[in-house]
Amino acid sequence: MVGIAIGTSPRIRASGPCFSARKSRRILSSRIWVGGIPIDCGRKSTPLRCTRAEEESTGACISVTSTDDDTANSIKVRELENGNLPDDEAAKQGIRIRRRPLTGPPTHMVGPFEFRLENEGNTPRNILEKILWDKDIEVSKMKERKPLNVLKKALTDAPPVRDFVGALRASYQQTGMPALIAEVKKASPSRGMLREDFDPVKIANGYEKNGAACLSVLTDEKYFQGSFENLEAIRRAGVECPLLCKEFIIDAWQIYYARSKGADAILLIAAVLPDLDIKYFTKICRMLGLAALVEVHDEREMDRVLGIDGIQLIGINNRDLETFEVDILNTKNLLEGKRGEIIRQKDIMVVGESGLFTPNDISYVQDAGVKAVLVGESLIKQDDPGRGIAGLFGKDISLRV
Ligand SMILES: O=C(O)c1ccccc1NCC(=O)[C@H](O)[C@H](O)COP(=O)(O)O
Repeated sequence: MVGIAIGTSPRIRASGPCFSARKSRRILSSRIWVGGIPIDCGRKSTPLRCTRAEEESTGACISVTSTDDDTANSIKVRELENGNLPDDEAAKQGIRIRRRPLTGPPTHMVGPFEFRLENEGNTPRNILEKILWDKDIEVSKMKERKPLNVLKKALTDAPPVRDFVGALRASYQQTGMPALIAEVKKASPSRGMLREDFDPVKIANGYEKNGAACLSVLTDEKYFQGSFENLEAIRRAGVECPLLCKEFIIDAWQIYYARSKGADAILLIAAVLPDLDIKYFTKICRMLGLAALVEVHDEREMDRVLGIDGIQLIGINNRDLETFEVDILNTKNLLEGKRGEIIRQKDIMVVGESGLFTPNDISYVQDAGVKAVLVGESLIKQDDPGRGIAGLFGKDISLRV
């Protein structure tokens, strides 16, 4: 179902790319962007005739969400009825990352020619923005190939969900050390290739055998050389650890897709998602029985997430995803004082993420208050990543014989 909210705000923006031009040449595309939301509205290379585009001129505020989850959808619609556009909401919450180019896709194909009108609006400001703009296009294509109603049917064949948070809590209780989410990570934008000789199932088995409570599997292909096939293969191989689908989630459809591939948890990045999306996506997770790891990097994001009801798992990323700077002090800073108190009161489990290399690093974040850690690079680069776990923790944390 498609939900359309029509309010009364005169602030609708029609920012293209109904046409984009170089040297006054007119180029037509099939999408119009309303308040940062693309609305498909015409055939390629045909002058745009779009009912919704016409509605724009009336000053109506239009927002479109494509899900058939009526309850969650109605929340989203209701909250946008105050006349605020989604982009305005994001800006108010301090979100700098733009989910897609202001003026539509940065390039336009016309026959054999690619046209590009460069300006501040259609050039990503940093790698995270670039990843998201590419993801937006990728997800649109995937949704066309497998619409939500088809995907939902596939869920009946998905393996049962495993208790991600439960596995972390159990491991922490049994070992007295932060529970480990070990990451199956071949490459990354900040470090390039991490491991040429990459067998995801072998690595996953090694992590499980050596005490990982859960696994994180990168599924982004372009920037991390991951894949949903890896996630599926690990699950099919009989690995028992619950699996986090490490993906850039910007659309509810991706949550259903992750579940259909065997995910038990997904990642939601607060630097990218406004509160409304976090609420909506966590609601879908609850419906599907998935855990949501909500990732923050600074005080503002932490405060936003602490203000949302029902969050069970917060990840503090020590890596700034815009600059790639890594500083494990970040975990300590965000857990000090009032924030730490609220986290304890709400019994939220905190995961320390990124830049953890030594037993001292693990003790440091544990003393700061984390009960779980998410580790990629320092393990994956070892000759035997599974056996690297004992080195990282300074002792064998394996619970399984
Ligand atoms: O790792 C990156 O370069 C990166 C770049 C842009 C967005 C996300 C990125 N990484 C995701 C993560 O946060 C890490 O994979 C995860 O926390 C493990 O970090 P590490 O142990 O430092 O590999």
